[in-house]
Amino acid sequence: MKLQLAIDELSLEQALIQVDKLKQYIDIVEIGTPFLIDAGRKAVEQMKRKFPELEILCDAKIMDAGAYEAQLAYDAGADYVTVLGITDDLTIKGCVEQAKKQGRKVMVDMICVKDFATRIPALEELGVDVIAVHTGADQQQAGRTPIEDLIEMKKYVKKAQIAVAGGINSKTVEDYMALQPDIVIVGSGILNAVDPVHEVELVHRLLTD
Ligand SMILES: O=C(CO)[C@H](O)[C@H](O)COP(=O)(O)O
Repeated sequence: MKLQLAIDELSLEQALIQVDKLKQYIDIVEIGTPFLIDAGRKAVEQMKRKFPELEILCDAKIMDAGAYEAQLAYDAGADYVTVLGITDDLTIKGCVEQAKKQGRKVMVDMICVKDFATRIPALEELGVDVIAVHTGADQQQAGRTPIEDLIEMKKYVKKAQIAVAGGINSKTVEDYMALQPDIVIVGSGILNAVDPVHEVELVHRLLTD
């Protein structure tokens, strides 16, 4: 089970310092959507250059122009790019074809997708690598968590890897682990903790014990 650290609200300078402190406990660094808007593709480039041993995910949440936008992320050094599961099949196909050309991966963010039974087989047919259940920040404010969606998703995923995101921390991570996702994504739970190193250590220990 991989641990993906989602960075959403730090500056590039702060993010590079934090990843340096947390790197031994994480597998994937996510350049989160707000971070990408703030710092641009140089966040992906600098993260990859400074930490070549870590995988980098560019959370571009692509909605259109799949091949072109995926290429921008991969050219900057991203190992994964995200595309929205709710978008058109042609956009997802463009991302998958670009990933194959460059030897990289596509993660589908299922935020706001309602019909998993229909959408998941279609996404697998398109050849995506990872399908991620995601309860967004605004949905979290309304008290939602990704647990029910993860249970639902497990019924339909046959070959893609499964990721889960949305307000996970060391107190809740075991609930998700019981459902055996391939990637657990944690952002604010680690980076907003009083002691991020202690929190990431706890999450990592639970994931690897
Ligand atoms: O994609 C995101 C927001 O759109 C976040 O990166 C993801 O939800 C993980 O962050 P957190 O653990 O703080 O919910």
